[in-house]
Amino acid sequence: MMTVLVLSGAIGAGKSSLTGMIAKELGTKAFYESVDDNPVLPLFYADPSKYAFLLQIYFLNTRFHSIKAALADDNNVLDRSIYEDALFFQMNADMGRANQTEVAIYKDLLANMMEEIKGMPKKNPDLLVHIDVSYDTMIKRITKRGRSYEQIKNDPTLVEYYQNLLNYYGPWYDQYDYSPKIRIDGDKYDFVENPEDRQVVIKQIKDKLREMGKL
Ligand SMILES: Nc1ncnc2c1ncn2[C@@H]1O[C@H](COP(=O)(O)OP(=O)(O)OP(=O)(O)O)[C@@H](O)[C@H]1O
Ligand SMILES: Nc1nc(=O)c2ncn([C@H]3C[C@H](O)[C@@H](CO)O3)c2[nH]1
Repeated sequence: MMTVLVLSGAIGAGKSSLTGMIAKELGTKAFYESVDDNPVLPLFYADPSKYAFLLQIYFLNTRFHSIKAALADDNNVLDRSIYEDALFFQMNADMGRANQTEVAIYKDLLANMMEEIKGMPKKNPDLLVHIDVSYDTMIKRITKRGRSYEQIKNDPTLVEYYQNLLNYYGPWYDQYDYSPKIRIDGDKYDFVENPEDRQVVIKQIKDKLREMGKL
């Protein structure tokens, strides 16, 4: 049976890390968001108003490639959902980093792509695994990972950006209804450093899949 899992959560929540762990545990293939090879991301952090639209187009395009590739395999896990792309863009637009024409074009393109996805053999993931983190945890993880353009010590305006992002994620998760969903407490479980915590989190996900008849 083909099973598709999709991760969601704020920057540094631990999506990529947990994606790898789930893939290993379930013997599935992992698909990662383009970050270190993303030519627009550093430009965006340096000048958000200039690059918000281009970055969004870049992510949408790469996300679409991943979704198509993921569908060619039987079982897989993706480290971010396409449903979060609209969240990021809406927030940046609300912050004045995109003009009305850009907003309209982006929304139309996204809707067009969602139509394509609806026509695919598997139009929704089987399960959304959402990692919840507080602001403090988010900052700790961003600092630990150390991508220079994401550091608040280099750019204090990111404090507001990150707080804002968490404010958008709460209602986004509550309203998400494309598939069953499960919330992982990213503050409580140090699933990267602590093997016991990792087992607890993996068990939560497996129990959910079992309850759904997918395992
Ligand atoms: N639960 C955790 N406990 C301890 N460290 C963690 C945990 N989750 C993630 N980390 C660490 O935090 C950093 C960010 O994690 P990761 O890259 O998995 O986040 P992400 O959600 O994929 O981020 P992004 O959205 O920016 O791609 C990494 O250094 C990782 O090792
Ligand atoms: N503006 C914007 N829109 C997106 O759709 C989007 N998706 C991811 N990101 C940023 C967050 C991390 O820095 C980094 C890794 O997730 O990329 C985005 N930024």
